[in-house]
Amino acid sequence: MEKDADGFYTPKADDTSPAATEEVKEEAKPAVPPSESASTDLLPSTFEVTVTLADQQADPNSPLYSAKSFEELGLNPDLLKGIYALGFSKPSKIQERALPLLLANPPQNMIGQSQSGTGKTAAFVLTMLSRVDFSKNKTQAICLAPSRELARQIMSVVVAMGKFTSVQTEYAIKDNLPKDVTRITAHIVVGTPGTMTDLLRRKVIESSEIKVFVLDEADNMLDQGGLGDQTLRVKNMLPRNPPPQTILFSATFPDQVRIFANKFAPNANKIELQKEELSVEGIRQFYMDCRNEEHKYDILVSLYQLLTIGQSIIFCEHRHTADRIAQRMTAEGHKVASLHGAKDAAERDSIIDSFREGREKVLITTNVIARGIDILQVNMVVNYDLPLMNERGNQRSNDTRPDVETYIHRIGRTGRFGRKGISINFVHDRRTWQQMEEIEKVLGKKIIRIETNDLDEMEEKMKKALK
Ligand SMILES: Nc1ncnc2c1ncn2[C@@H]1O[C@H](COP(=O)(O)OP(=O)(O)OP(=O)(O)O)[C@@H](O)[C@H]1O
Repeated sequence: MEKDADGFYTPKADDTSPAATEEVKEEAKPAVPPSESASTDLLPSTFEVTVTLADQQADPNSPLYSAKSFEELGLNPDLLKGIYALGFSKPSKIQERALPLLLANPPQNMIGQSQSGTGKTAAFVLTMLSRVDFSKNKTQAICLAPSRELARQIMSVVVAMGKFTSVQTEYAIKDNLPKDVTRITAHIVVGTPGTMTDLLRRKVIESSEIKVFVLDEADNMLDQGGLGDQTLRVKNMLPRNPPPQTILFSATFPDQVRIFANKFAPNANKIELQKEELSVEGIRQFYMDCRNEEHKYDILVSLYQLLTIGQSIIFCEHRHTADRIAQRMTAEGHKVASLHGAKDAAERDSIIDSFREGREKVLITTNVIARGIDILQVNMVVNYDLPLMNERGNQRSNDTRPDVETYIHRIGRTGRFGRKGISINFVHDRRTWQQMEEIEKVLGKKIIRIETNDLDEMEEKMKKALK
């Protein structure tokens, strides 16, 4: 798999063989040479045992497990070629379970849940590509995501998987189309709800032939008071008789959203996770006990070496915090970037692309990229500020409860598809302590303390967690 100029994955034309031997090295010997490890996204390691992706996919308890092959899932040969060109050899559990239901006729709605980084995108992208009639120049599938960064990433998967088809695609994201555009005929349109609403309302996208409607990060897209209203507006502009197949995917579906999701996608096939299954095994969760806000900054700076072993994402509550930290660190000679929703579209695209390509190693950001973003080299996530419910549009502004769903998504930016990753929470007072304890309780998983004053121990623990 290669990255194109935008830093997105593009299949190699001549590489259609399944990458059956792709390995996620847990404990391997000898160390993988850097060039090799870079090309396969493996973690270099010096330990004894090798745990391969194939092993994980053979373990029935793993979310990557599957008993079947892609051939058995009834996909068309052009799409199979696309899948193999991407280096996928076997489906993951969610792909194996969801695809036969998604592709069956008559089409049925789906509410699908699976842990972060387990391959939900391929499941809905393959459904969109399977249902499009390429001989018709009409929009037939639309997909909504909560951020332009995620919409662009999903599009890169549509293009890569559809490489051997004649699929035409278009974005519905801000500042991407000429203002006077009058007609979009692309088969598949991927975007954010505001721009999608605008294009449908102005009939730039003609909705009569739309037969698949996907919400990625569906719980976020249906969050009432947040994106939910706009998403509903889009739905109301889609055909009613018959309505499109509606597909909702996320790693999290809090109870109150699930009720709405059932109305939004009636009679859906459902794939659900139990609460104790939500966290990803490969992500080791730590915390650091900081003295105060300023100490958080000092600790972050002292972590810089570790943050740049692979790539890391630092999550802050506010845009201004992200900018301030980035400015200070830059002034002190560190190389970091900041990304948030107040930046303009072109700048956002160039920052995320640069991070994807590995030109930046540390990205300081807000919840804007908490969900969906898939960058395999990210092996560390720092919750500089813990996520709180009041960051969600629909919550009381003085609500200081932790936002456990956002926490799950944030830490899920690492540990993708069987890889190892680390998350570190900064706690600095009684309130943040209690918030972290609540996260621990909900996830049923211990978050381990790392001393802030012993850099060697810190490094040791972290390196061990990544092996
Ligand atoms: N069958 C497969 N074999 C190998 N790699 C796969 C397979 N399916 C998906 N992947 C890879 O796994 C990574 C994670 O997939 P994806 O982004 O779809 O996860 P997700 O479940 O949507 O996660 P999130 O909940 O964070 O959005 C991607 O890099 C993708 O290319």
